Amino acid sequence: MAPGALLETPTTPHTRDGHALEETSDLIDAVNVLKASLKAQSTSTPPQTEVPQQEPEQDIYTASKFDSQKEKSNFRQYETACDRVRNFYTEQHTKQTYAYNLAARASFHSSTRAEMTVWEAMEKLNTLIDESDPDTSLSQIEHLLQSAEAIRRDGKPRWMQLVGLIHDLGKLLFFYGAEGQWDVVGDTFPVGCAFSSKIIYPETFTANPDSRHEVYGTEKGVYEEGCGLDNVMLSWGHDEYLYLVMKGQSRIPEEGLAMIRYHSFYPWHSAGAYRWMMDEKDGRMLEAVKAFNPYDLYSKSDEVPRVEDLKDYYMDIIEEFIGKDKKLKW
Ligand SMILES: O[C@H]1[C@H](O)[C@@H](O)[C@H](O)[C@@H](O)[C@H]1O
Ligand SMILES: [Fe+2]
Repeated sequence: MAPGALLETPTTPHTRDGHALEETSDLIDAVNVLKASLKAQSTSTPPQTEVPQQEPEQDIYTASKFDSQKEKSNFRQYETACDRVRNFYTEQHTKQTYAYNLAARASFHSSTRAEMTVWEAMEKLNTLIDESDPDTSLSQIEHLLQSAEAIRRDGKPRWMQLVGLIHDLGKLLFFYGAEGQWDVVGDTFPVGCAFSSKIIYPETFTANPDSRHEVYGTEKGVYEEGCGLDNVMLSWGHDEYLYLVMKGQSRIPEEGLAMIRYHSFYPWHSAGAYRWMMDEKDGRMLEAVKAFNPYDLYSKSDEVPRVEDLKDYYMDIIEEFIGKDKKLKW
């Protein structure tokens, strides 16, 4: 389905099937947050003057321009990546089982780990260096600002700039009882069905007991054709965690939530695997996730932004879609 133009306004729900229970609860959450924020707006001060953008506002699907001079083949070179990266994926692919994923979700829902503002979360995350990433050794706050700034430079909507700014904040999981980095960072993939050969280092799944399981080891496993990604369990990590945090506590539209939830699902959004799982909504979400991907990946070679210069600009956007100094439940 061709993507429609999407500017600042969150979209309304499209068709849903009877299975998409989670989607329904997402929509209820979104409506509640919207109501709360409309109430807040009626009593708050008028919006501040905006910093001028370089490009007139573009819809999210307009091709990225910031990366036009970059050599794309320099990124995601896993065959020549250092041992740190290969070792990371060997461990992740061995340990991300269906059983582990059920337990991780139960543990997530059993408590609130912290109450912090978005900016506090960015500062807390700053000490983590992602072992899975062959393309950057920068701190996370720098990577987040690089992504957001590239989106801003290309004139994309403010909510998408916010998604750039926060998309990896789920890596905070590392500080909240993760077993290592293997259940926090890296590309994601479905569990409960066969591991695709389009996942990086596919041979490392032979050590995962699910690859020999009588159900999880079959092509479709516990899923049905067209079941929809809302009904699929993706390997637990920072994408799913941040999605769960943001879906009820922000006014980010569903395309933005999908960018957060699926940005590491490279086997799907970039390699074309697992398309049989998709439903109608996923077709639209795929276009949004693809539109976001260059800003995450190719901004890694951009100049390192100065946090202090940008803080006021982004605090304003956080206020708009999340709330002023709002302590989120993490
Ligand atoms: O190594 C990276 C990193 O962990 C990113 O945060 C994730 O989104 C990518 O999928 C992955 O390749
Ligand atoms: Fe990420």
